[in-house]
Amino acid sequence: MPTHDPSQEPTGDPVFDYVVVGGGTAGSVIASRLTEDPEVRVAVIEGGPSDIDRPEVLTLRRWLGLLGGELDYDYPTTEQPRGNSHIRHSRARVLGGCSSHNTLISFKPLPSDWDEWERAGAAGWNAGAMDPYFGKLKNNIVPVGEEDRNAIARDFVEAATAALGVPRVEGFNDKPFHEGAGFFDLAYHPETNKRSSASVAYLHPHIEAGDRPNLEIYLETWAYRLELDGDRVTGVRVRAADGTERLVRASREVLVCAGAVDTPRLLLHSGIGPAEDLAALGIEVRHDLPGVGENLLDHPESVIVWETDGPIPENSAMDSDAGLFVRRDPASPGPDLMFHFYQIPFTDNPERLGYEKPAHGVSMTPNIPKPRSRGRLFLTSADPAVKPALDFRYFTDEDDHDARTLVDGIKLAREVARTAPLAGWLKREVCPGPEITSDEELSRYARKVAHTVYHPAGTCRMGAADDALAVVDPELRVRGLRGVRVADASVFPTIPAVNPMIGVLMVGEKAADLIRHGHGERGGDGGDG
Ligand SMILES: Cc1cc2nc3c(=O)[nH]c(=O)nc-3n(C[C@H](O)[C@H](O)[C@H](O)COP(=O)(O)OP(=O)(O)OC[C@H]3O[C@@H](n4cnc5c(N)ncnc54)[C@H](O)[C@@H]3O)c2cc1C
Repeated sequence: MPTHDPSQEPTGDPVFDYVVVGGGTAGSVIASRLTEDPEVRVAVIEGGPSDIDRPEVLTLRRWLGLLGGELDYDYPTTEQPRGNSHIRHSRARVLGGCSSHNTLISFKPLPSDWDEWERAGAAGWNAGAMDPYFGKLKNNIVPVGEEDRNAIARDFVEAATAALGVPRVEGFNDKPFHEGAGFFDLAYHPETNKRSSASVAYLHPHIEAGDRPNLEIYLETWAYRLELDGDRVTGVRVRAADGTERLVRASREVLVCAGAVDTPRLLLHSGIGPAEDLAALGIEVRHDLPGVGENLLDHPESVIVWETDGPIPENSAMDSDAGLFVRRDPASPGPDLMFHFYQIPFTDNPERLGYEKPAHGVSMTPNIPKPRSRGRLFLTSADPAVKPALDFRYFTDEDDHDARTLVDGIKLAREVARTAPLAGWLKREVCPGPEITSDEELSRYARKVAHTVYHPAGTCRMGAADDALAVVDPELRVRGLRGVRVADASVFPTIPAVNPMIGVLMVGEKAADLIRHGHGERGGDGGDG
């Protein structure tokens, strides 16, 4: 990739057609697609380093070792009176974003998930319109390899189908499903356990071949403010690792892809957000947009852990290779309870309540596919270096749907554990422990040890013109401004019932289409509106 020559510009500021903020999951897709046209020049501003030649990043099974480390922005949550106040939200600081440190479980969102978006005001994002984008993805999405299929995970799948009467699923993406147990599809290369992250699939081939002279990636560079000229975003103020500051200009559009935490954070620090909140912090209000930071969504889950009768085999793709979906309510358009099966004892949170970690063990994690609690992200300081506050308001939904889902989950997990062939492996239930049986006790335990599977979304949600809290329109343009779109997990109006990464990649693919069409139709200004 070339080094741009700033001297070409009268101001000395580098100028590109598009500036992408965040070389993460969606940002990698967009940068790669836009630079397919050699005439289009794109800059990517990425806060982290490259993932190339970093085995600790590129080896999928080492994912857990990255959390909380130097490549993690590591966001705390505010106090959660009904949940676990100790949850930390990992967000990757490296090329490829969270697809470079996540578990790469790959679910095409269900048709009901996309159709829900359309009903929420995201015109053009229904299942029929979105389906082709799955076929465009460049990631190597494959079932967990045979060699990686651990004997205890196979027995979990068999026990789950026998205990709960759900089908065994081989290929969750082959057709829409309501329930089932099976091994996941993952975005990885089974023969080497190498990630097929957004950066590996979309950027590395071009970085290695040197065939995209029109793409420049600024690494270890932090975007701290969008540059506005009236109602038009004209560039991004950035700071390099050595402290040097500069303005990177966009002649067409700035595409904000910093993720569900850092995208609203950047907008708010740029004066784009709820006017009263910004003014109270002393941030100059450039554009009153009340929805920025609202609608904070996540997939919380709880955990039930068993000690096994001795060690279990070592082989695995990433230690959570299989799962289970259940539909308790037949009227639900999709699954309403999900479980990851971990072939490790996942006791980080229970240990805080005094539970011990067994030397050998497994975990089932009941997860809420469609949580009803809604949270909020907000700033507590005008200083861009101060992390934003994340108040997920876990388990605060009025009808207690979210907590009840976890209670049902623990009960169903126990049924699976009692069933052969899984039962033959298990010595005892470690937590919550067989003495915890009433709904009240189970709910309290489940909420206090709840963790996140790191799916924050929705904080700049897409919506219709009459939706006062929509931040972007269905073409992903920030409402009321020109020259700026958002494309990442923050635009999700609602959270898919399944793990969201494939949905984010598909947002990236569709965004690239919208940007290209917008540019063609508007003669060089795709950001109007
Ligand atoms: C530990 C973990 C496990 C997960 N497991 C799965 C899974 O198995 N399956 C699944 O479907 N989903 C999973 N997820 C969720 C999924 O990875 C995310 O939803 C998705 O990757 C988010 O993509 P994004 O483009 O919105 O943001 P990101 O991928 O986070 O990209 C944002 C990028 O912007 C950069 N950035 C942020 N702010 C700035 C700034 N101001 N200036 C410059 N750069 C900036 C960041 O460094 C990052 O590279 C997991 C997430 C985590 C953290």
